[in-house]
Amino acid sequence: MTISDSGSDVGSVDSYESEFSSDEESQASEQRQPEIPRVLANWWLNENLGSGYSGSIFRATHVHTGQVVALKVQHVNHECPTNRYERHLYPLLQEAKGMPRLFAAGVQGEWDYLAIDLLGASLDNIYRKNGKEVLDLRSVCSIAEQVIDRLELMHNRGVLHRDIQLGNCVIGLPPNEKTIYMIDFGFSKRYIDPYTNRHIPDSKVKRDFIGNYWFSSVNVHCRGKVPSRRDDLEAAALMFIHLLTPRGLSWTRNGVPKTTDAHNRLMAEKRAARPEDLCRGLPDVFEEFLHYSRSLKFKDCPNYTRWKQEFRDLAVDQGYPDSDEFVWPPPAPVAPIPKSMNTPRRHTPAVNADEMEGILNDLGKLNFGEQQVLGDRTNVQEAVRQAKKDAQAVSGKQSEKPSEKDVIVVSSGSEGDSIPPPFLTPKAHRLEKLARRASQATDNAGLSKLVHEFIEVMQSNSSRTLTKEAFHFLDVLYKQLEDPSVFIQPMRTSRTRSVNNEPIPEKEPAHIKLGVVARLKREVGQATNNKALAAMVNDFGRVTNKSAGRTVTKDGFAFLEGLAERLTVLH
Ligand SMILES: Nc1ncnc2c1ncn2[C@@H]1O[C@H](COP(=O)(O)OP(=O)(O)OP(=O)(O)O)[C@@H](O)[C@H]1O
Repeated sequence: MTISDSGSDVGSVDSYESEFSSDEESQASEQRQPEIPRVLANWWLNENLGSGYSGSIFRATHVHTGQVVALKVQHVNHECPTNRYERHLYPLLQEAKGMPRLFAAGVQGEWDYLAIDLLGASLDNIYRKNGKEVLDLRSVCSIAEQVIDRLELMHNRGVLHRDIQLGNCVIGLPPNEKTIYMIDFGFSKRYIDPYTNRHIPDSKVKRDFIGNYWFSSVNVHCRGKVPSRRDDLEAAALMFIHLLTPRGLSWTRNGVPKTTDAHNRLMAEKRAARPEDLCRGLPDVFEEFLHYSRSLKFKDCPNYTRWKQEFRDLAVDQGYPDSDEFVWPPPAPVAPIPKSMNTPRRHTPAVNADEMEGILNDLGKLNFGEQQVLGDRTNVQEAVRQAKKDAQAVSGKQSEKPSEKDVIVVSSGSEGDSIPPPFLTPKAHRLEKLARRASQATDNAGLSKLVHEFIEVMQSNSSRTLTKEAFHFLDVLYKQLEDPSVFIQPMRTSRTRSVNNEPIPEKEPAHIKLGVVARLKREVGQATNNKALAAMVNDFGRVTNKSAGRTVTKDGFAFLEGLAERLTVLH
């Protein structure tokens, strides 16, 4: 599935970049190859673990020591001599979590071999064998956190992976089965020149593509740009979204393109797919991460810490443990979460046929008298019109116009303990309801009560992150305090979208946030009017938003308590 073509403008840095083309050619070249011997440089070859384009991987045992490894074997004359390149990259990636150890490498006779850690199943195997259309959200969050961490390690050591895909992420064997390893550095490349210590240059010349059809970034795959750190991140983002999309990303559904036309169609589809469409129904962080990776400039260093934290917070917000361990098969969540969380964007009904029949029977027994039942407040006007028409039809004459009071509205969730909609955690749901109530509050006493409730919700689980819904509450609060009649630019959504592809502003250092929040805590008790409180809410939201992790600190909660107190004093 991985392809590469010519066009290296940075060939001085270790990497494989030469031309090879169709599947038929590769099969023909494999058929011409002689048989791999049973013993290669003291390694006894056991079963074949997998075969890629350029070679085969065997479980192998050292004939003297009994050490068991994975032996990557490739013919020396193979047109795609990836082992030769991997041999130079592995030493750069040693002694690091999630990187296979290299035990031996060399050439014996016609065979080039690499002896590396024997590992477990690839994410591709896991995904296929899962038997479901998508992976669960918790698993994807831990995959995201670990893959971003592995990329950070590789990038910090001056290496790009350039072929991020499910088959190249594998779990370890016990006791390392919760760790995800990166493998296959055949297309990896040093982006920091070891001699000059400088980043490889960008190029305006359109290059041939190196990477894989499914996840390579739009810039690299469809526009022929030189890959850099941002492209590894974008490939990872696409991979995470793929895992949560029923039947995967749309351009992966027709299999590997066999013709140039099919490949062009695939590229057009990939290029046209907007992040908001790809991520519809998914938690925001996936779309934000994809946007972020695409907003980076060629030489930009990604903020890995921020994104690892975002995926961790998402998992914790869903009620999962505060850990990046990949546990397979996925255990039951530690806290009750809506069913939809475990099966994102699945279109199967949440109840079976028998349960549905029972529900319908019960509904049939409900007595609403002559009144009309609606699903949504927005339908009220239409219902009033319809009721009028019906009444006319029955009586044959103009009836009294029914008032809205004659219509029972089944609320779409503004009050009470309604069920959170898909992908809304109970916490997010409560925050949304709080924001709605805040927008309807008519006095400071009411707002004060809501701030107290906000604090309670924020402290209800171990995550103290200001999520999108929490920011929404602060926006509403700010608006009510500043000037209820004026439209206010939201604090968080104005941050998350990059306008005209401008990079999203970087985080502020922690000490700035701590200083501002400490000042707010001190000064909130002296605020003389609502406008002053509004400015404080704005400062609080702004610095928290710009801090890594966006967590509410102890001082932050003290400020909110002070705010609630002050509101009761300022009438
Ligand atoms: N260390 C390992 N332990 C166990 N299995 C492995 C290991 N390395 C690779 N494999 C298996 O072999 C498959 C092919 O490995 P790898 O991707 O390194 O080879 P490749 O020839 O470069 O493949 P491709 O052409 O598909 O990129 C992997 O998907 C995985 O299932």
